[in-house]
Amino acid sequence: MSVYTVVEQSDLVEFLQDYSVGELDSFEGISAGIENTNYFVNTTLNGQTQQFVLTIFEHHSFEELPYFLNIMAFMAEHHIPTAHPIKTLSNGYLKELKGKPAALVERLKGGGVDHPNDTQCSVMGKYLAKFHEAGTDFSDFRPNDRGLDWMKSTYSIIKQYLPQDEQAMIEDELAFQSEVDWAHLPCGVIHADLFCDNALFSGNDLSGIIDLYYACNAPFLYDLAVMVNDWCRINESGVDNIHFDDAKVEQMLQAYRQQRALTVDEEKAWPAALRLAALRFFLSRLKDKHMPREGEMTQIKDPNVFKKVLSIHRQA
Ligand SMILES: Nc1ncnc2c1ncn2[C@@H]1O[C@H](COP(=O)(O)OP(=O)(O)OP(=O)(O)O)[C@@H](O)[C@H]1O
Ligand SMILES: N[C@@H](CCO)C(=O)O
Repeated sequence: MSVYTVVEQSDLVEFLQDYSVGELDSFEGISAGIENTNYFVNTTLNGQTQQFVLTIFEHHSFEELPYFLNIMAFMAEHHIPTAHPIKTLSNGYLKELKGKPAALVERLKGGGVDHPNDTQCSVMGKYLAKFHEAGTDFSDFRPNDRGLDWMKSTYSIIKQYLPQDEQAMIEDELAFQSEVDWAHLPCGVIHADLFCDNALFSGNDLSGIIDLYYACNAPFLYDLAVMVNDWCRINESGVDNIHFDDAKVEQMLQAYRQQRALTVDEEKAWPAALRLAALRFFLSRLKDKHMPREGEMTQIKDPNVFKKVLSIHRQA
């Protein structure tokens, strides 16, 4: 259960006074997610039920959050399905709750997808390209704090916990990635964590992209690779049997290209992008496993999944 900060009814009633959302009806902790505390919040406004998600940010500072909340609002206003944050009556989208930054956002319909079908992969390809295109008009800039420098420093911290084969693979991959010229590829606002659990679907309709808290400026191609590595991966029969569903990869890439054509340089860099995206999540999962944050990380995600994904892409 990822409710790290417990909220009482009286806290919430006071918190909601700074919004035009009516009276609190009910609220309930959300068990999914590992980073933040999330609650479903229902209110009544003019006799109508209103549904929201309250997020209490467990790691981000007050200073860095406006960037993410502004992107969510910007994307929603540019017809990319995302949860629009709700404005406070006093100032912007951010507020303090229990001493931490907190935001109320629109509750989207639909649910997460555990096993995406080909059509859903295609829908995601199209909307990621739309997301990238829309972001070219977003003026704020945030560097990628999970880029190659972060990967190198994270590796140096966790190396002591890793078996020889993992050390050798990661060191070789870091050396390879250091030679790739990422800077010349088209860049802009990327989501950077668009896994299956960060999109909500009603059937084959995308109701929303959530969890934009790694969004940053980085190569578009890397974002597409992050998505392919999760949405098009088949791992029902255990880590050893992980493989990629070619039809899903094709659907996703084709839909992306139809909306935003890849440049010749991007096409060439695609195998390296798949490797970089696998390395990033291999390293973050290894760090969470070997150096868990105290009292947190109730659902450690398996690093071996991305060890396998990285080794598949390295052999390709
Ligand atoms: N705007 C929203 N509308 C509907 N449901 C939402 C919304 N935001 C979050 N949820 C629900 O809450 C769950 C947890 O949210 P989220 O994935 O953002 O968790 P987190 O802890 O903030 O991040 P992480 O995925 O990095 O662990 C989601 O799986 C989804 O079910
Ligand atoms: N999507 C990440 C966790 C949240 O950033 C993973 O599956 O490792």
